[in-house]
Amino acid sequence: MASTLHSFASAADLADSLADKVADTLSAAIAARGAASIAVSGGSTPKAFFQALSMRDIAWDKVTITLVDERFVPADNPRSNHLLVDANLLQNKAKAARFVPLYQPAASVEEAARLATAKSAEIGIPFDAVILGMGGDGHTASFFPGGSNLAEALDASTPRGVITMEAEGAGEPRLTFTFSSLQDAALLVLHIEGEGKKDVLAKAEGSGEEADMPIRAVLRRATSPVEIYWAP
Ligand SMILES: O=C1O[C@H](COP(=O)(O)O)[C@@H](O)[C@H](O)[C@H]1O
Repeated sequence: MASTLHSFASAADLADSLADKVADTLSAAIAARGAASIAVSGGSTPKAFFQALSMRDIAWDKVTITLVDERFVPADNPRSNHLLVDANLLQNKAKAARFVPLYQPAASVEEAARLATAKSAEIGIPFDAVILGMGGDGHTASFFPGGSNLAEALDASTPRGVITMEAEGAGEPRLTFTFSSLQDAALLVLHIEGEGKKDVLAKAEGSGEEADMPIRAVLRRATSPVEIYWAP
């Protein structure tokens, strides 16, 4: 499916424009079905966007928010994506939203993935909005090059749900929605910032193996168009 690049003069402009686009998408879903769902990324990039979105005037009590991926750490760990969402998105008007975490206090990351799959089974079929990020190594969600479950995660026939991922560049074991869970969102966004990420994107858009730069799976095979939001 095709991708479209939306370039902005500043990260603040991008955050505002993306918040407007997501708010419109969620409001349209609420008008049509009475509920809306969004899966967001962690990392350093989405903070300003989260803050802008949290102030948008939508029926947040009808919105379910989850993460595209998470570290196997509790929500009070500074590296938790849940903590980032708590501090920046589940604020202001968005405080009324329901949040479904991927981290579960289980004995193993595999058990946590099973629990997260069960708890998220009712949302996101498909998601109304999915906001992906991308690392400098070409990973997205927790689809890491060399990841322990990368082939399964990227296989379009792997069912919707959450699986585990371990990789050298990942730090802690990870929980991640599969490619099949994310690729058909009504609004599928890749949010990246900086010249370095633009170069990584250009490389990913070239030829090469998906396993070397897993973002290629999204750029090449997502059934929804990929809206790329970029600012310097
Ligand atoms: O590990 C992760 O990194 C990516 C990209 O993060 P960034 O700090 O370069 O913006 C992120 O999309 C993913 O959700 C996160 O778990």
